[in-house]
Amino acid sequence: MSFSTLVSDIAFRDAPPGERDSQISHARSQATARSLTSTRATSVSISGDISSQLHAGYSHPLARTWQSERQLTKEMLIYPIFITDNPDEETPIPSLPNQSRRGLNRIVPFLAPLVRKGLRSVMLFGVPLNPTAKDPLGTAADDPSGPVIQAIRLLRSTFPSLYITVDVCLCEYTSHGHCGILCDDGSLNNTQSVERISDVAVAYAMAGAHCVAPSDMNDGRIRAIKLKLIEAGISHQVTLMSYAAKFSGCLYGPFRDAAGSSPSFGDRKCYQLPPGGRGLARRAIVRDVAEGADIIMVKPASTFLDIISDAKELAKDLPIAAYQVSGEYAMIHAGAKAGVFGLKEMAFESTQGILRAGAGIVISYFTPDFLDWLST
Ligand SMILES: NCc1[nH]cc(CCC(=O)O)c1CC(=O)O
Ligand SMILES: [Zn+2]
Ligand SMILES: [Zn+2]
Repeated sequence: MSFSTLVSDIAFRDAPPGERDSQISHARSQATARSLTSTRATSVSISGDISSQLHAGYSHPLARTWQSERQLTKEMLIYPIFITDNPDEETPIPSLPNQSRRGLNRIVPFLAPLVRKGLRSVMLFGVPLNPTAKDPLGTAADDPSGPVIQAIRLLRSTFPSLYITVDVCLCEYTSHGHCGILCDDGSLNNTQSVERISDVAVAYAMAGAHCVAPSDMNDGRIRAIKLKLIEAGISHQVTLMSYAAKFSGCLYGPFRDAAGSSPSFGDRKCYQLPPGGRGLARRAIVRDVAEGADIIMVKPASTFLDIISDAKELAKDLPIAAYQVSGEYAMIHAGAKAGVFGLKEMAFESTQGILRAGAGIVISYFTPDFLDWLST
């Protein structure tokens, strides 16, 4: 007698109504111990390969959750937000659905309900709208009265449980829109840029940031920031998250709309990694660990899952973060709007890939949605 002929409806009598259909569709391989013993199994011996019977591990919804090494939790999420120098402003960003730029007076009312729902961390991006705020050196980046330093102080005092991560870069503040200080030929002056970026990082840390995350990609910035944090006596209280493997490409468009940070000439290919450059990314990860990074980040996320897995292998004792960038977020929204998939289903499926690859921290514009979805 073959194994499948043992299957009878008896095996599914206990299933809740909603689960019966999916269980019955798997009936051919689902003969359970209960049906074997409670019906006609006594005289039957099973032959065949026991190791090929996999469905037992996932026929029940709870058993399916046990198959993932990591499940998304609220603690894993960092929410990127844009803060302008216009205190009362609240402007939706057309290319980034449901996201807005906000002034200082708008962020506490916006974040309060999210904190109540379990928001644990934000990543701040400063967006100076006042044109006089931009110059070749990005002077406004660490202006003590500028939006980022003001926001750090405000959020620290308003939300004691909120972990404040701050993106550190000059592109939002430079007149040319590049991520550092330039040489006469338009290339990045690495020495001057690292000097400036590390000063800005320390200013954010001194203002109360729990974590500084340099995204500029100048060589040697991690070491320079770590040394200055030590010098300032705050290295034991400030996490240094390196955008170690940040790739150039076409997925940052909506962010540049939001932050007004498109380069005024050229592009960022000379300082962001080429998308095919797996070896370069591996070298950057190893280097940044050696320079003192506390967290390694990979960005974008879903098109670089192999790099996330490389980071997990190369920096195995550090937390690995993945930035699901603006273009990935906008793409999922566009797909859902076009009826290709459900927004929630795709948001979870995409994040599951990121976690499976090895990340334990996800920086995502879906954070407010996930706080709702993870509560129900
Ligand atoms: N240094 C700027 C910066 N910091 C984070 C992002 C991208 C974030 C996103 O697309 O969501 C960018 C854009 C860029 O490098 O051009
Ligand atoms: Zn930049
Ligand atoms: Zn940046």
